[in-house]
Amino acid sequence: MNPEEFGHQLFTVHRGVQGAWSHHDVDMATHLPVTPLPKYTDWHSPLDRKVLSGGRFPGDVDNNIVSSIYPSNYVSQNLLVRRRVGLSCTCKRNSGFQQSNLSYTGQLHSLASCMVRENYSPRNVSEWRRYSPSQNAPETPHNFDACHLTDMAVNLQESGYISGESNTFTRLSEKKKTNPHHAVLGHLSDREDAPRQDVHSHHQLRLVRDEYGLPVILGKGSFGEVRLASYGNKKMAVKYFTRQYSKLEDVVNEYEILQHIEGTGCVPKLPSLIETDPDDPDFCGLALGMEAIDGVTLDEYLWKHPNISNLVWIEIAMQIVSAISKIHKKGVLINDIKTNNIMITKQGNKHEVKIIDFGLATIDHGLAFKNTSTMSEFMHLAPEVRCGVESDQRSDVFSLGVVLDTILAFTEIEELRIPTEVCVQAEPAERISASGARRLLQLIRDEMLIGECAS
Ligand SMILES: Nc1ncnc2c1ncn2[C@@H]1O[C@H](COP(=O)(O)OP(=O)(O)OP(=O)(O)O)[C@@H](O)[C@H]1O
Repeated sequence: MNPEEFGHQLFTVHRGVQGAWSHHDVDMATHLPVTPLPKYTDWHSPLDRKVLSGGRFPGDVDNNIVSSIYPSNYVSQNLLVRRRVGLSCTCKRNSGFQQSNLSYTGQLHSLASCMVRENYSPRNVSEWRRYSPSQNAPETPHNFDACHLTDMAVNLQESGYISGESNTFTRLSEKKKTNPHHAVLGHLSDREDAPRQDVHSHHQLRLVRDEYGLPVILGKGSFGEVRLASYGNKKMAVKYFTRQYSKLEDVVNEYEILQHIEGTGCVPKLPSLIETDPDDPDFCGLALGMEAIDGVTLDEYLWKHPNISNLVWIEIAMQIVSAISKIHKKGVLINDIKTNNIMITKQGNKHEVKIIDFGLATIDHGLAFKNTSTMSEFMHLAPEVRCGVESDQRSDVFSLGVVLDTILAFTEIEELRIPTEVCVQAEPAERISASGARRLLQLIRDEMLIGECAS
């Protein structure tokens, strides 16, 4: 069919020779024919679909490309049935309708057009992106992107190719040019210091599952659960935050702190933010990805290995203290040091300590708990913090002392008593600093080494 038969109301050719132009030279038509797509419905027969809107992109090589928006049922892994809006780009070929490898521009044009006609907001577009066939069909060259689509819609509107009163669209790329994920992250896009890198979609992740098909859980805490996942060929831990107790800002805060202290080498590497399903009833819309530590918490390690040599325990204690000292030097307060938030990994005979969980951590200021009535049970926190006083490095040192005290209780290594006592002084001013405690433990370690050599 000669594309010009569609007439000027359908598209405009900017450049190129008549009959030999590509879709890059064409702007979208004002009104595209709505196509009933009967076969399409058959093709997806298990789902109850009704085409809301369909459109063609006449400039592509194949004139029978059709985009459509339809309501759909989405059946998730756990068999929950949810209602979604879906998008399809199909192509009528000899054998009937089939999913097409449309050009990216083609998809954007037809989608943007449909979008404006249906008056959908960018939020809806991100829904399409998530559940569009392009997510499920690896052969489709590009995934949709809310930012691009919205801008495309604005372009089409501004240049008069799409009529309609739609004022739903704001040009998202003007806010944040660098990272399209800001379109989805909403509140982050308004922040000048918003993270520009490391924001991934959960579609890029593969959760590692056990033999029953359930996600492998690395651990659970009061704020959520940590699952094992793979990202490309990398294994990673993903911390999902309970919607009830966490805000997106909390997740971003933990991410930013982890990123700030990543270089100390004593925390999980490669922190990243992962957009999760915004409609998930359990977890909030962002998760925190990071290196999966191949080890166990100090708590577990103490139960399992109380009998490893004293020297190894002193080495472990020294590493813990040294990690806290390094983190303090970066201006960060952890505010939640406890045996469950310290992990031990073992490679051969060598132990390595990693501090995890920066959910309560702060940079360059302390943290004051407002509701102190229930704080008495948090025995790992300094007494003044439990009374509502703002935390500082000395309160972290108190918690560090509680950790050393726990190791002492399990292992009965008398050499740990003095470092413990100088940390858990009731009066903050009388507590040693983390770097002071590190030097003390170093001396103890050196003395033990000399003793071992002599014997
Ligand atoms: N990077 C990691 N690699 C492996 N396991 C991890 C990692 N991060 C956390 N875990 C596991 O998940 C558990 C819970 O994680 P985390 O302490 O961060 O959660 P939380 O909800 O903040 O806990 P809390 O109740 O202590 O505040 C940890 O105790 C640990 O067993």
